[in-house]
Amino acid sequence: MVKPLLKYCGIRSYSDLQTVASSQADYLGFIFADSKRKVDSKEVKEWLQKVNINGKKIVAVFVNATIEQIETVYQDIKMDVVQFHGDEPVSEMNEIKNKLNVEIWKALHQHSETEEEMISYHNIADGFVVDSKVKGQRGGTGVTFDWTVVPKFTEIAKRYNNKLFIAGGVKPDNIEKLLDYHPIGIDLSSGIELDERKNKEMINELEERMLNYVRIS
Ligand SMILES: O=C(O)c1ccccc1NCC(=O)[C@H](O)[C@H](O)COP(=O)(O)O
Repeated sequence: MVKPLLKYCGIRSYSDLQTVASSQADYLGFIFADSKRKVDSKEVKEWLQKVNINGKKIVAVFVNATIEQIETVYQDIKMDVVQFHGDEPVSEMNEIKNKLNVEIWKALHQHSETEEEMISYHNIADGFVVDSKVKGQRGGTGVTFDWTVVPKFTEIAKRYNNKLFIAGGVKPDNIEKLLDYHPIGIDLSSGIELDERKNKEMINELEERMLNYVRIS
């Protein structure tokens, strides 16, 4: 099995950024939406000037932000990806895609019609983050969904050449169970946090389990 793409999301401090900089992550996510993990783009810009992130790509996560708000963040951080984690209209996603040189990822909260949603967004979105549906929360919930549906989502993503990240409650203890479903990508935030900070030991344990699994399968 090839190593899945890995995204560590919710980097909320300089120290978090130092912790994840030398990890196996391919993508680092910053939250520009209401959340305990919300960051300020000017601060992130300063952190990124001081820390070598070893070529990892930057994902900026928004929930129902305006085009102007996204552009303001882009002036500080030339992110590689804009992740739409709310109910943004397709017209806004298209406009951002055309104006900024970024990939567009659409977050979908997993439910019975997620496959249809993936198909309807496949042209505009370069990738999907399928996350758990938790009332009153958009993301970073630490809650898993039933991963037996992952192969169906993977088939659709491959059919349309979209990236696909499985999110929601992934942590060192359950990563092998998720890997049994051969995800294209994995996205996690709270599962590598201790006392609200990204934790090096948890990251090491997660990556060791993931790389061992990949080696033997
Ligand atoms: O992480 C947040 O606090 C958050 C808040 C609002 C919108 C999105 C948010 N996170 C987006 C992510 O991509 C997270 O990595 C994803 O929800 C998984 O989080 P977790 O269950 O904690 O691993």
